[in-house]
Amino acid sequence: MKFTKMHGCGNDYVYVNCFVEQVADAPYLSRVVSDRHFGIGSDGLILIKPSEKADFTMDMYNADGSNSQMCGNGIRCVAKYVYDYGLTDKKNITVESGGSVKYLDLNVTDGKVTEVTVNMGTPITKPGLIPVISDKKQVIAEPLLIDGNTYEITCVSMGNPHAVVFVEDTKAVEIEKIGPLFEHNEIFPERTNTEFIHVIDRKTIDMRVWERGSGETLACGTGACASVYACILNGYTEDTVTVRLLGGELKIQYDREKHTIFMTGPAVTVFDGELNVN
Ligand SMILES: N[C@@H](CCC[C@H](N)C(=O)O)C(=O)O
Repeated sequence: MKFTKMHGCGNDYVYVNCFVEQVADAPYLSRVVSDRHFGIGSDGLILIKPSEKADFTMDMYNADGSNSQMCGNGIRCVAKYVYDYGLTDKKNITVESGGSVKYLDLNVTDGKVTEVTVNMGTPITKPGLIPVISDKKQVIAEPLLIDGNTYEITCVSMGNPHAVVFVEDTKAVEIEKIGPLFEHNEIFPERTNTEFIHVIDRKTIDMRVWERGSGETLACGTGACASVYACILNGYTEDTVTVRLLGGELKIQYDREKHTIFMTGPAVTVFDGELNVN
C-alpha cells in the first residue's frame, strides 16, 4: 500500500489515496502506522476517498483508531495531496468530512500547493450538539473540577467537540496529566479535544492542545477555530486572530455576517512510502 506522510503545523498524518488503494480495517491501520517507535509515526490516518456530494471525501482516524468527524490541519493536506498528485487541477475544491461539505481555496506556488484557506463552517455552541452535558444554553466559562482544581471551560463544536480553557502560561500546563482527565470527563459523552489558551493580545493567542484519541499534538485546526470563537464569546479578542501553536501559526477569521469561520495555514508533504500491513 502506497502512502504519503504530510503535516499541517506539525500535526502529522499518514495519507492513503483510496481511489487506488483498499483499506480493510482503518482503525487498526491507524494504530499501526501512528506508532512512533514501531510504525511510521503520526497523529493518525487520513483516507482520501470519492464522494457523492463533493469533489473528495476525507475519512479521518486518530492514533487510537477512533474516527473523527473533522480535521482542520488534515483537510488542508488533503487539498495539497489531490492537487499535487494530479487528482484534480481545480484550485477551489469541496471536501466532504463527517457528512458535511467544506469549501477550500488552494494557494499554488511553482505548481505546488503551499497554503490553503478552508471555510470551516458555523461554530456550534448548543450543548446537546457538541456534545457536553449541561443545563445551560451555552457552556461559556463554566467551572469544571479536574484533579482538585477548578477550570473554566467554554465548549464549541467545529463538527468535533472542543473544550477551551484560558490559562496564564501554556508552557506551565501539565498536559499529559490533566489532558486525559478532560478528555474522559463524564460531561463529555463522546470525549473531547481540549485547548489551553493564553491570550497575548486582541489579535494573537498561544495554544496547546490535548486531542481526543491522539494526546498532545503540535497543532489542531478545528481546535484553533473553536478557541478563537471561545475568545470572541468571552470578549478576549477581535474577529481575526493569529493562533500560535507548538508547530506553527494559523490565521483564523470569524465572519460575523455569515456566522462562519475561515482558517488559513500551510500544508506540507514529508515523504512518500510503501507499507506491507493491511
Ligand atoms: N488535529 C485535528 C483534529 C483531529 C480529530 C480530533 N482529535 C477529534 O477526535 O475530534 C485538526 O487539525 O482539527
